Amino acid sequence: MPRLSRRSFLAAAPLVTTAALRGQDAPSNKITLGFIGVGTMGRGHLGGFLGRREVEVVAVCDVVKERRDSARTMVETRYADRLKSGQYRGVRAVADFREVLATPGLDAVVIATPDHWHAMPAILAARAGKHIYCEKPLTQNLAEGRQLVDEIAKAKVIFQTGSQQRTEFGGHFRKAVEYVWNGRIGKLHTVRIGVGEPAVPCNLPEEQKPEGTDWDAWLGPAPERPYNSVLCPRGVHQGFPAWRRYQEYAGGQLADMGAHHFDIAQWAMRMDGAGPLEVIPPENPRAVRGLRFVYPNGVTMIHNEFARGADGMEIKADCVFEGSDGTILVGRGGISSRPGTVLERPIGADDRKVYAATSHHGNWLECIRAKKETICPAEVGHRSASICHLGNIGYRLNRKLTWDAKAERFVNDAAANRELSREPRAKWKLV
Ligand SMILES: NC(=O)C1=CN([C@@H]2O[C@H](COP(=O)(O)OP(=O)(O)OC[C@H]3O[C@@H](n4cnc5c(N)ncnc54)[C@H](OP(=O)(O)O)[C@@H]3O)[C@@H](O)[C@H]2O)C=CC1
Ligand SMILES: O=C1CO[C@H](CO)[C@@H](O)[C@@H]1O
Repeated sequence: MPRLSRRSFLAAAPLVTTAALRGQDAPSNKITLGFIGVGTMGRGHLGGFLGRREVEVVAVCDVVKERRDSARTMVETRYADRLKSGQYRGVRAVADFREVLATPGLDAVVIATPDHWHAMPAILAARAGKHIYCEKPLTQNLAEGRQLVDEIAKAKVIFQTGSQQRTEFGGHFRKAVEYVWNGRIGKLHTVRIGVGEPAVPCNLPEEQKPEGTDWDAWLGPAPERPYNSVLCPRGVHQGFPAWRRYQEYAGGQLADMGAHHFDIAQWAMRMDGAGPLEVIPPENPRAVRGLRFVYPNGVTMIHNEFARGADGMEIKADCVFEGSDGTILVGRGGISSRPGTVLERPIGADDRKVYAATSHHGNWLECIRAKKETICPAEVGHRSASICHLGNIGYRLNRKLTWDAKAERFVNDAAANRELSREPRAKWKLV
């Protein structure tokens, strides 16, 4: 499969606009953004980008009318002065993301649809030459992830995966990675990841579909089924909808938070762009924890099963790194170690450092302007999502699997390889 080297990628990446280089704040020089999916996370992104002077939001899109309208109001309220003065020409609020991509002068898109609707808009955006910020886990299945990565490389657009544990959350995860990289826990042998269960088939009953919701468009590439408000809540909702639990749309908690925590694990193991050799499910076929990924460097990563301390308590965190000389526990709330002395000595000038970026949105915008690769480009986002897909397949098939991370195929296992992709519904096969 075609892959660009880092050097050729940087040399070939297109400029966002020539105007963008002439001063970030002048109205004509802003990076223009379209938002695809303005549910809970999309609205969060919208609020964040509206607060940045170097961007201008020109389009919002959702399949639910109330959300489109609410997002349009957010934009118009924020840009009220500029609207009045004629500096801003207004925001398009549309139901079909292809209309966002067709917006004249659009530079980039933010995709925050449910997971089954990430790949196609991202691929079409890349083909249209738009830079992309796309939510995690990057895809609903592994094959569409590879297609997405190859399309991004071909289009040479700047891509950021929504894996903001690499930049934000107080820098705890960055610190953990640097400590592991610099041998502070000796030789790493085990990683334990504290995330919930794999995905299950959707069994929700039919409910009355609300006016103004395009349910068929919400389903998109996923199999046809009747409306249910757990999947697509009515109106402008708060909180994170539970489409996440169901394998038709997402990868369960294993993928929802796993996309974040496995991402940090692969980073710490220096396995960005790679993957495990073996996927070994737990012996109990009904177990929903304890699956193991065995890496070529001998490290074993274990899903949601933890060692116990002398006090009998689990030594538990979002990510636990166990080495020959100590253990680092890291989560969104902080970082700690056993023994405590592991973290006493700060990372020094001569130690190996992670990519320098402390704002996820900011890093993407900066990279668009500078033609640089982001902290979490498509290949990395895809490989982190792949761990989630492999874990779900392991639990579903319930037998040991051998994985060829280069070819992205299971070895001598046609049944397992069939799990790597799915055929989208014909009318929504857009790429
Ligand atoms: N990085 C992070 O920390 C976080 C990331 N996320 C990620 O963000 C993404 C969105 O999650 P969340 O906001 O909770 O989900 P929501 O269901 O709240 O939002 C998704 C929105 O996309 C809309 N949508 C669905 N299909 C389309 C389409 N074809 N075109 C345009 N809009 C569409 C949905 O419409 P409808 O109203 O019909 O559902 C909904 O409004 C997920 O991938 C999730 O994993 C979420 C939270 C935090
Ligand atoms: O970071 C996150 C916070 O929780 C959400 C709901 O589980 C996730 O989707 C998200 O990625």
